[in-house]
Amino acid sequence: MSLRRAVRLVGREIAGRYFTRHLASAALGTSRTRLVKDLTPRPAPGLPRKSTRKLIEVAPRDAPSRFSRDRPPHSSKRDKKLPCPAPRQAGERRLRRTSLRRRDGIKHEPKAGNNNVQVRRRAHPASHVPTEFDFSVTPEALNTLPSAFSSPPLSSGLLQSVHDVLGPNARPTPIQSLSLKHLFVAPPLDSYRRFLLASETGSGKSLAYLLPMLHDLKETEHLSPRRTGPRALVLAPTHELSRQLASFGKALVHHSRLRVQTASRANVASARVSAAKMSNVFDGDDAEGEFEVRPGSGTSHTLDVLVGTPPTVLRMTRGGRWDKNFAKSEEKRPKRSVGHPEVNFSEIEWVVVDEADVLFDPDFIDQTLLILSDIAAARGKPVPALIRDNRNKSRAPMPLDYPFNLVLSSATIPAALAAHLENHHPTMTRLVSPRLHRLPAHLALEFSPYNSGNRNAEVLAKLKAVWRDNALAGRRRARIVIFANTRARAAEMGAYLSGNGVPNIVVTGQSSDSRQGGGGGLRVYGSNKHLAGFLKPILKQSDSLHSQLPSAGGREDAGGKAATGPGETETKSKSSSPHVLLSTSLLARGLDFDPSVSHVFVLDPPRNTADFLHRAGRTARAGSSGRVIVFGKGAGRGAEKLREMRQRLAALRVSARS
Ligand SMILES: Nc1ncnc2c1ncn2[C@@H]1O[C@H](COP(=O)(O)OP(=O)(O)OP(=O)(O)O)[C@@H](O)[C@H]1O
Repeated sequence: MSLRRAVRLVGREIAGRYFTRHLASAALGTSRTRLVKDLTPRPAPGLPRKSTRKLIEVAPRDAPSRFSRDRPPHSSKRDKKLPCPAPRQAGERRLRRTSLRRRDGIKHEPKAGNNNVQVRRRAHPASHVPTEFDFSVTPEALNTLPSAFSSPPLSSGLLQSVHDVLGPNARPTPIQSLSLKHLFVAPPLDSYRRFLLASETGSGKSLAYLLPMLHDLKETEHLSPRRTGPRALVLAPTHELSRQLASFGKALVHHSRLRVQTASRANVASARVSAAKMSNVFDGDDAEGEFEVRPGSGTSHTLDVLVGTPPTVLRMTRGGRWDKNFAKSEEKRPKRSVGHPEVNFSEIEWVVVDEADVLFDPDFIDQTLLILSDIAAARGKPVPALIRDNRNKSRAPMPLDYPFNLVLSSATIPAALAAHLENHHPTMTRLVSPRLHRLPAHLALEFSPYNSGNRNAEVLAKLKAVWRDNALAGRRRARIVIFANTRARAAEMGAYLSGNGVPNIVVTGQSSDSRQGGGGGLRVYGSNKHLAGFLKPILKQSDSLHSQLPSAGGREDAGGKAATGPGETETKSKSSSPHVLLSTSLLARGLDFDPSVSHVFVLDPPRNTADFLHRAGRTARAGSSGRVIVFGKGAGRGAEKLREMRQRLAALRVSARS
């Protein structure tokens, strides 16, 4: 072989590998998501260097990472000395903060024709707390982290609901302790809460943001007796998650008489709802019922909390086909005449962005920023939506001072989200759990290389092995969630399992594809019934009372709820429903799966670590145990993917960071 030919061959090989590893993955959108290692904010423009240190609090690492019912989370090693600076003088900080706010010169002007927008001077019971920036973790500060759900700070109604839902002995998880400490503190006049809640999957972030929000809404309810729209908005990336969050919220307001509702359809011709159904929905009989906006119905004013995906919320606020005319720049705002705005956002006081890393990623960020900007405008204090900056990737630092409380929640903080916060929310406080970017403590990780050409058969064999082990151990049959990288792969695997006598449900973004698994799992709108058996049911008060009765063979789960124990008979319909659910990343986000989902199969090495953390996190939730099995090519070309993934995932298993 001539030297020239040899060089050409080597060159081709290198180029080929480069293409396979980098270009192909970039083309398919599989490039790695870089997760940040440190959430400490950099000094922000306009704020002195030292002040940013106060914008982060990490729960002490001796806080138990598992859910504890009997032991207070921070009972041990309280006097451990941590190398943290002493807090600064409280009065000094508060003064500076207040003067900064005044210097910006922006006033809250009520919008013309809207008498309900007003700047309130609230007398909050906790307003004597010295400062909102006192977040340094000193030994003294450890003692200040609440170790129980108590009233105060919770209202008695909310406390009762927490006990109904989690059991009487539930103790706050680290992220909830941080929330109890910080989010219940009223901010100074004319300023708002800005928080990032960052903690691993299944660690109770939903409760960490719902409790302070619901508490505040209840406390200030009397200030707006005649409302024209919801007072809080929770954004989530999928309808399934929105519905589950709304159901959870409803359970929490059982004693507080607030109205929480989800919206998955709005301003569409078929979204008609009868008065009877609407009253059912509002009265909570139909926990999954959707709030469907009928043009001209004018019903949104009865809501307190609206939960929805960004596209739905935009349809509600901007009208049906708002996006048809959507211009890509701020100057050319869409004409509102394309539909009828159905929801008035002028009274929104709280916005929660759940799964913030998704809602601030390139697919969603324009919509998310548009909603935040619309709310700010409706409240009489316009804030730019930054659409153009975002498209051009010229993200000049520019603080976005929204006139409402803003809470972001996520189990993974990619560098892009961290950069967005640095640039646009320099004063946002990061509350971080010690196990952020780690796998749940009780999650076992297994790698299963494909050894033959028949991958489906190998997955089926593994599945049967899991159930065989269950039977030998006298346990009930595990529910298994299988994640594929593509819709086609999920459908193909589902069809194979059906053909081999394993009923299953395939749920992908394309609802028309969803029946392909043969299990009848259609992604239905308006209900999470297609996921029945897989999602954790929310216990109502009557259920939880029942659960406290002694039951033979039953056991209590970590939250104090009764869970079906070994040998206990499930209801006929439940046991006969499929035990296998196949999906893509669609269902990997935020959904609270039942503890019976003890296994997650990942059919191909995940595209990035963040994706893996979310998929794996559908099991081993709330301190329960689970196992994730990652499949991948065992030998030959492409086998290095699994090896690489193995090394990367090993890092996620190390114990909580020091
Ligand atoms: N203090 C607690 N004690 C016991 N169980 C709890 C507690 N807080 C929350 N849970 C339960 O833990 C489960 C997981 O909570 P949640 O869905 O809020 O987690 P998450 O952190 O939002 O997870 P993800 O990142 O996957 O969205 C829920 O079933 C919830 O009821």
